[in-house]
Amino acid sequence: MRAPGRLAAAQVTPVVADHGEGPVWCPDDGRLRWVDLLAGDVLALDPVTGAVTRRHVAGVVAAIRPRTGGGLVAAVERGFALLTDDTVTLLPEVWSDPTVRMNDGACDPWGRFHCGSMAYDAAPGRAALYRLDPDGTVTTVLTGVTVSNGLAWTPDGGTAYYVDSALGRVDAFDVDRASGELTGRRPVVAVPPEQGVPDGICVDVAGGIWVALWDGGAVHRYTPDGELSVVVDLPVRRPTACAFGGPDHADLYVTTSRQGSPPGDRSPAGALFRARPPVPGFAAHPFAG
Ligand SMILES: O=C1O[C@@H](CO)[C@H](O)[C@H]1O
Repeated sequence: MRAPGRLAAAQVTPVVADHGEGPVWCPDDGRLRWVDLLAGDVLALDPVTGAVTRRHVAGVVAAIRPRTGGGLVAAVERGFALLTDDTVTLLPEVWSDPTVRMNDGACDPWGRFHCGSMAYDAAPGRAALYRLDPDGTVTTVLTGVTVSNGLAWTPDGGTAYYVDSALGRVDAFDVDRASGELTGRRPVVAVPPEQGVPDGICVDVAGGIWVALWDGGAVHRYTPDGELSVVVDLPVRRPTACAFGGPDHADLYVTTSRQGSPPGDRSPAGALFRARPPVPGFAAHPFAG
């Protein structure tokens, strides 16, 4: 096995989030957006000026994606919301148990927003993966999940990668292009515990799988065969998610968390970072509703 290539990620914002998550490039206005999850805020970076803006959306906002008609779809604490530039429309709650919240999510190539949950104490098996269809229908896709996390589709849409962080791996599903159904779950990447916990993920144009490693201080790129090919080093312990951005989708943005940082911590945990990988990505699929 060849030694992996190594990249360093550069800090591109001050420490602006307690728990940064869910980065996504928004081509409509050329901003990289992400969330400060437990603050319920959506952050936006203008990469040209470096300016960061903040918008409060709800008590918790866990994931966002652009909508094809403009605005954003969001996963809030126990369900979904539709955002325009100045309105927030909460959809009916998917569950009522206050000990469980939404976590990471992404849209499939057909515009369906998938987002999973986790118990606030990460208790095993109490979470699920949901799908919000453009018509507002919510479907439970997986149950018995612990920390529903990264989700991404291959460039041809035929395979979906999924992370339940508690399993310490990245799984693959076959995708039925007509219905979007996910079947044939199998592990494709195993992350040794000493390297961290798999968190958010994204895929590049060559089908490489980029995995943010919570407590690992790095993002790893794996080939579709599960071989480690690139390591992106971060100066903080808890990266949470990664996404390609920029007009050419050639920058890899990495969100980070201050959760677990000691009082008075002066590290840049909670800032947004960026690296320039050898392989570019592609636009995140928007929500068709
Ligand atoms: O994405 C996430 O991962 C966990 C830590 O494993 C964190 O609380 C959640 O937002």
